[in-house]
Formats: sequence, C-alpha cells, structure tokens
Amino acid sequence: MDVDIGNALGTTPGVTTGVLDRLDDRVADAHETITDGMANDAFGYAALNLPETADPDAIRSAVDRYDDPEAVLTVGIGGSALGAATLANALDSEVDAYFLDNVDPDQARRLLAELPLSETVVNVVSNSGTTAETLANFLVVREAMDRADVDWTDRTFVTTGGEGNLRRLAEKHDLPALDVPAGVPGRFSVLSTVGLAVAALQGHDVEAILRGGADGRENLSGSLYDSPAYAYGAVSYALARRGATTNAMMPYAESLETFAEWFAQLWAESLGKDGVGQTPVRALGATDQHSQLQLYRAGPREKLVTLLRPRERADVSIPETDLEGLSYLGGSSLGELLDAEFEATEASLAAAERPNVRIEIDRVDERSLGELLYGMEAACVLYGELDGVETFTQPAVEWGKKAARGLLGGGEFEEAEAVSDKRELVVSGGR
Ligand SMILES: O=P(O)(O)OC[C@H]1O[C@H](O)[C@H](O)[C@@H](O)[C@@H]1O
Repeated sequence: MDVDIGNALGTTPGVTTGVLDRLDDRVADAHETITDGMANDAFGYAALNLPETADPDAIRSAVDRYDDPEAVLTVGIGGSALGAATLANALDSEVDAYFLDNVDPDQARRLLAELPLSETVVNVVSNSGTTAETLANFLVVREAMDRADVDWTDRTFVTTGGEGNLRRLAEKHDLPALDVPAGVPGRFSVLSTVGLAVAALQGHDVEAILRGGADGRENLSGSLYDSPAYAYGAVSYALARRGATTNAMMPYAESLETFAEWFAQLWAESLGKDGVGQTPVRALGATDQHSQLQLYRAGPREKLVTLLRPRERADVSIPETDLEGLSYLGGSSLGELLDAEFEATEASLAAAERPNVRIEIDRVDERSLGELLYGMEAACVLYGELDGVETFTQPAVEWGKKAARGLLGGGEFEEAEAVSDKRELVVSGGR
C-alpha cells in the first residue's frame, strides 16, 4: 500500500512540510505507546497483533463441517458485520454472502424470502453477545428456518466474545462457537474470527489476508515518512486540527464500496470524542464525481478527500466507434477511463487547493485487502494517540443502546425519562 500525501500539504493553512516534520516527533512517541500496547496485548492494541495471533486453521476447521453451502448469512451489526462484508463484497466467490444487520422488517422479510434456507449457513456474530438488533434478527431467522423445516441447530454457528446471551444460547443448543479474541474491539476485528470465518466459508485465502496484515504491521515505524499507515493517520489528524473535519473516503472500485462503510465506523467511533474527530463520508469514484465532487471542490473548505484505487484490475475494452465526438474512447478501456477520472479528480481538487490523499493498493485481492484494512486500523490508532482520545471505546453509542432497551422494557435506564421527555415540533402535511 502506498500513501501519497503531497496534495494535502500547502492546501490547508498551517499544514506544511515543516509542520509535519515537527509532528513526526510526536509520531515517534505515539509509535512507542502503540508498540508497548501491542507487546502487552492491551485492550484495543491487541487488534494490531491479529496478523500473528489469528489462527486460520481453527477458523477453517470450524466452518469446514458445512459441506458446499450455497450461501452464508451473517447476523450481526457494526463491527460484527462490516469487516466480513468488506471482504465478501470485494472478492468473488461461488458462495453468496448475505448480511442482516439492520432491524428493518421489510429488509428481513425480503432477505428471508430470497435465501435458500436449507443450503445456507448462519453465522451469528456479536462481540458483546448482547446487541438487541442481532439477537432479535437471529430469533426471526431461527423461526423462518423452523417454518421451512430446516434444523437451524445444524446450520448455525456463533462468533462471540465474553459470556453474553449469545454464548448462553450457543451452549444451550450445543452450537459451534468461535471466540472473538480478548482485547479486540468490534471495529478492529476484521482480521479475527469475526471477519475471517465468512471469508473461509467463501473459499478465500485467509492466510493471504493475514499475510497482507503482517506486511502492514512490518511497515509501522517511528516516522510517518517510513510508514504509509502513519503518514495517512498523521496527515488526517493535522488537517482535522486545522479545519478539515470531514474525510470523504472515495474508492475508485465498486468492489471497495463497502470498505468505505467499514472505514466510516472505524473513523467515527474511534475518533469522535471529547468534541474532536473527523466525520467520515462515503463516496464512490467515478459515480460521485457526478454527484458530490462539485461540493468537494467548491463547497466549504472543511474536507479531506481520500482517493483510493487498485493499481491493477481486470479490464474491459471499449469498442471502436465512428460516432462523431466519441472516437477518443474507442480502443481504450473502462479501467483506463476510470484511472483518467481518478487522476482528473485529484488534479482538479489540487488546482482548487483542496486537500486530498492518494492511497494505492496493488489489486483487489486477499493480500492487498489485508494490508489496506490493517493500515487503516493503524492509521486510526495513531490519529487517536495524537489527538489524545480513547480510541477503543464508544461511550456515546452505549447511551442509545441502553435507552432503546429501556424503552422496550428490557432493563432499567435512569435517563429513560429524558428519552420520553423529548421535545416535539411536528409539522404535518399531505392530508
Ligand atoms: O459485536 P457487538 O457487541 O454486537 O456490537 C456491535 C456494534 O455495537 C455497537 O453499536 C458498538 O458501538 C459497535 O462498535 C459494535 O460494533
């Protein structure tokens, strides 16, 4: 993975080479904190050891019992779905991967009608084992399997940490259970059982994913100039501190669209604390050139645009045409056109002095994805150290979770009155 931060310098007042040179001393200190945390397998930092500590054989032997499934359905949300979905949507497989994360009844009904339930493996994933959306969705899936006369206990395994409700459910029904390793928060768990079990079921090269992560780990060093991940983390931090409080992640590859979703959770939940942070926005090149780019180039100057692309891809040539004005396309390819669009966007942002960073991976394959995912996690951890926030917790999310449970009668929540006391200002229409 290469990260080019050249177009981020000089665009935002105060973000210059000199500023980065000075920041590099703090990067060295932060790197020391990070490596200490990793050496002690401390909470959160343990995730950066996953390329070495994950056990692909154990993952494979847990899923090998399912012979030739047509599909795998992951029931999980947030960090328990987005990593696996990123890999599944980036890599081709004959085993279809589905994700039930939201508790939208229409979505659940549609998905259950579409799934070949008797040929589907169900993977229920919750790090805490207590997330209401996941447990509710699983109860719905389980009932659908009963109705279809499918023995759900034969086709379901769970992935969980700790001793939550999901663990108890697995024990009660004797379901196979994979552990989420201790000290690994959900949004940093893609290189563990959480992200890799689905990849193994889909026949992907799990070792290569971890090899990519290991390459990313080897690239961490005490200087941002020697470490692509730290270069990205440090420049994003420097820009956010000086006003670029939005980060538009814009992959130029449909297969990486879910990666931008995974990145959004990583960046938002890890760094949005104590009144600081950088709001992640999901974009897709070239599609969003025709939708969002106007704003990125000419709107408020509070944005960093991260342009991401694979250096190589299988291409499709554009047929020759004698249509007037279109001959320049003939003989070229869709990949060449996409690359030209990428470079044009980069140049157009730079010409308007809008900060942008280029990230390139070799290609969309297991190794490069492992390296990219690891690199963004390390970038995020470094950013969190520089900004002095608690990268690995998400207390603000917990409030809403407890309030929802309280409203359903699922537990005491002392601030519940605040929930029912909400202000109303309803403007109705259409009668
Ligand atoms: O894996 P679970 O414990 O079910 O958690 C799923 C998600 O729940 C919460 O919303 C947290 O903020 C997320 O970080 C987490 O990924």
